[in-house]
Amino acid sequence: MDLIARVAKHFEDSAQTKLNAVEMMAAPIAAAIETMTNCLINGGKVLACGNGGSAGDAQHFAAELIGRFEAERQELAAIALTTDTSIITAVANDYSFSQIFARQVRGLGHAGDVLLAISTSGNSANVIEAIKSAHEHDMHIIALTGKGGGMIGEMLRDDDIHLCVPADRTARIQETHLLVIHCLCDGIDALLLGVE
Ligand SMILES: O=C(CO)[C@@H](O)[C@H](O)[C@H](O)[C@H](O)COP(=O)(O)O
Ligand SMILES: [Zn+2]
Repeated sequence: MDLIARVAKHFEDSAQTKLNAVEMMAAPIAAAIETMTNCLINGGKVLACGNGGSAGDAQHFAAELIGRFEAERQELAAIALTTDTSIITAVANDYSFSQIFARQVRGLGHAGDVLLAISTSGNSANVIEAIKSAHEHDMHIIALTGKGGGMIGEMLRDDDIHLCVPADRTARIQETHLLVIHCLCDGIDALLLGVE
């Protein structure tokens, strides 16, 4: 097996997936930056959730808002709903795994907060339940998906923002999600700090 060619193909496919996505995704990403920044300026917070690699993405995003991305600035309010193993095991054990994020959204979320819901398939039950809870609390939803958006794409409302990567392979979608997350962090900083 030619491992070098295999690795090179991953690099090429990843770059091509991102280039294919820019035209469709740039405008909704810009809208998501404005929604998140307005939420944070008004004292709101961003709750982020997802499974597996997307749980890592949720944590990555929260770390960059509470810590920093590239520029020095104040702390920004973001919580990953994927990190508290006591909450996750208790809710999964006592209720259902589908409720692990929804219950945290109901406990922590307020009107005007943002839910960053991450699912490459758009079909993870616990992310879907989190979106339902966020809708009940009049929160803004920013959904990061792929594969056409799945059930999440169908349940979003007109004022929600759908950032759907036009790709079908999970790895490629996740790689593009990370690029989107960095665009969100950069855009929030640019609006808050007035950078060109
Ligand atoms: O990172 C990967 C695959 O690259 C996996 O951990 C992946 O995130 C998991 O299978 C998730 O459960 C997939 O969930 P979703 O993206 O379809 O919502
Ligand atoms: Zn992965």
